[in-house]
Amino acid sequence: DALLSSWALKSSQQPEPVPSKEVFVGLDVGTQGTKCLVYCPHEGRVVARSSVSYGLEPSHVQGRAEQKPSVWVSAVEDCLQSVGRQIGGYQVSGVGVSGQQHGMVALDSAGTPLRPAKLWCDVEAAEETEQLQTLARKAGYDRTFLTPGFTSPKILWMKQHEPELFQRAKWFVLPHDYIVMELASLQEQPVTDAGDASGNGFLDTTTRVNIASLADHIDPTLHDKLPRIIQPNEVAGYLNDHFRRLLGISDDKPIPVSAGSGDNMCSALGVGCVLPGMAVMSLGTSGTLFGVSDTPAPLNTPLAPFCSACGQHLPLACTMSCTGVLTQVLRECCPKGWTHEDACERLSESTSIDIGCNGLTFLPFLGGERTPNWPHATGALLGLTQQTMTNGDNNLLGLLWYRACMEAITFCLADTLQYFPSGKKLDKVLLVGGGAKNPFWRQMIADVLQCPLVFPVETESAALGAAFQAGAAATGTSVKEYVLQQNIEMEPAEVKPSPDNFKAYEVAFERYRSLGHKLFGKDSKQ
Ligand SMILES: Nc1ncnc2c1ncn2[C@@H]1O[C@H](COP(=O)(O)OP(=O)(O)O)[C@@H](O)[C@H]1O
Ligand SMILES: O=P(O)(O)OC[C@H](O)CO
Repeated sequence: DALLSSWALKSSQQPEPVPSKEVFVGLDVGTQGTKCLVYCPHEGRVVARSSVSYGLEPSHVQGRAEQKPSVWVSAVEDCLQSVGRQIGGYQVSGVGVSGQQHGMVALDSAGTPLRPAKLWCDVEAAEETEQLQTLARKAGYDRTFLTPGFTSPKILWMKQHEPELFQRAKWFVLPHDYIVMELASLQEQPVTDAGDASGNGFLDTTTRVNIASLADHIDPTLHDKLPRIIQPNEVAGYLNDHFRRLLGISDDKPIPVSAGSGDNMCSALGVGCVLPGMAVMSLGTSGTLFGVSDTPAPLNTPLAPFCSACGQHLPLACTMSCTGVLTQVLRECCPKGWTHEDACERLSESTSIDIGCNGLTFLPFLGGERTPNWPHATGALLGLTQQTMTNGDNNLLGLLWYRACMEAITFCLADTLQYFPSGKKLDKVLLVGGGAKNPFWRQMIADVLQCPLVFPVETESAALGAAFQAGAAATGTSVKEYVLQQNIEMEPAEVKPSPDNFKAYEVAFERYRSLGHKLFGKDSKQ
């Protein structure tokens, strides 16, 4: 009896089942890995996360960078399955996708990739870029901005180098478009958004429509093979059974998949950069520096005149040589097994390596560079001396090289500041991306830019931005309003610049700049 009454008491005290909480899944399909998080707007926090890393193997052809779209799909499957196991009690109400920009994904009529995607960092189409830029100028499209990383030169390259495959292509989509197609079975009607589309090379970024005659220059059928551009908070389609199963969804409530966008656009949403005045630097495989603006980027600068993912503009500088190169230098030049943290710990403790790497300058353009527009550039190392080679410390050269690479990546990005309307003086920079976790690099960037750095608590800003977009689409809110309603937390401590270090960096910066221009600038004899 006592047992029974205690059981009766317990069962009457059972809490009412909690109504399941709405959550939004954000995916970021990056160059070296896919990241996924689940955001709960009611709790104002990320409640689950997962990631799959796949790296990017250097190609045996200089300037080529390709990846199979199936690698992204299987990473997305693994990520969704993993977060699905973590979110019991929550109700998935939308999915958003962020993706590496510019990649050319050529699909046949069944939506199957015809070849590996040519990525944003593939510069094989340098010649085609010049052809298209000349055509655009002649046709009076003076806002057309192209680099070999953009999609349109890659499509022309495919037509010229792989004509039979080109003829079989039914669609040319971007990496995030392809994932949205897969998630929502949109093989018959792919869609994109103006943010990612502004990296295709066809978009008029003021009217947000593709310029048909530019596509016609490549092929008269091409314009109809580009995905339809939908609004930032529009629903692209609904999650299909395969991905619902992976997420562990058992009811039959439709789950909207939003338009998605390029990773830089989504990253801006994820850090709350939806109003002019905020500068964001991202240290991913690419390095980027951007801010939101109500007007398009100024003409004739290396700033890409992108659209944002919420109806504004996103002038952006992108460098190709960032964490990918740093990781290669770590792997090839430092002792086996070292992590970025190991290298930086030793650099912090080292008394034999100064700012400026004891005179060693490294140009990190292993696969060419986009800003400056030097697609044929290569890596270069200058300043090796007897002391660098014979210090008696086995790791000295590796460490010097690693630090010289980090300095060069930083200089390359800092050099683009001159093109932004704000000029070189910034009040604050928000740092995101894989490299932003690195305390040693944080201080270096603050010192070179001479401005304080702030850090969002959520480091996967692109995935978070994609989740925000999904929330806006599911609730019919404007993306900008939705983002402004979220509480985006920053780390309490800023990193402040040291004025003393600036002078030493300035000397190294100038050495880096003049070596680059001598070797690869307009007047160089490459
Ligand atoms: N502490 C660190 N210092 C420097 N780079 C780092 C650090 N941690 C991770 N990375 C690098 O960051 C990159 C991943 O960043 P991420 O922004 O996710 O890139 P992507 O989206 O291009 O795949 C990898 O190249 C990784 O080696
Ligand atoms: O892989 P990420 O994050 O460096 O993305 C590549 C960018 O989209 C290029 O602009």
